[in-house]
Amino acid sequence: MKIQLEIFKRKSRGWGIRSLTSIPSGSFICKYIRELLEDKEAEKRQNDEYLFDIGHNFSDCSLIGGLLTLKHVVQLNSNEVVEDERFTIDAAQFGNVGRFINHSCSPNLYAQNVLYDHKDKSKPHIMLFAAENIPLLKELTYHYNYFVDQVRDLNANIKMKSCYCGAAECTGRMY
Ligand SMILES: C[S@@+](CC[C@H](N)C(=O)[O-])C[C@H]1O[C@@H](n2cnc3c(N)ncnc32)[C@H](O)[C@@H]1O
Repeated sequence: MKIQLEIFKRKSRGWGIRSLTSIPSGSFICKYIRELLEDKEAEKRQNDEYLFDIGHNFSDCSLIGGLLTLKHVVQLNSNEVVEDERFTIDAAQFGNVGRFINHSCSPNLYAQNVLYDHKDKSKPHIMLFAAENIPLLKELTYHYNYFVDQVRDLNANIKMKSCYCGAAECTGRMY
């Protein structure tokens, strides 16, 4: 990490991250790290606030331009059958600064799967990069890629969460 970041708090969405310098488009911001879980294990977690579903985007070129291709959310649907091994990162207990980056409907960062120290495509590193030139002290955000009315609890009830990102494009719901 090369960019000096600051953690700050807003009433509407809790802790967030901003930069103490301006950030050129394409700059590496930080990794989203911590506990690596199989999806089945992640679905049992009570606290889904810090889950990042790695997904299956191995050869998805749309990642660079597509902020919507990486799923942040784990769909807590007990009826869903997951055939293959998928992984989720849980930063609820431990993590780095990445765990404090909030969601926005008009984000200025994007998440990218990166392989550099092993070749296992099911366990890439998740790295966040600037999607545009970002002025100093502007909050850093990425799109969590939740789908409205598609996030469910263990009883298959639809979960809802309001979005307070404040963007003109805001849909009002994170999920
Ligand atoms: C990965 S954490 C981000 C850091 C968090 N704000 C904190 O205080 O620790 C994700 C949680 O932050 C809150 N959050 C993030 N973006 C939000 C938004 N646009 N509107 C409302 N809440 C948001 C939600 O509670 C969400 O589950």
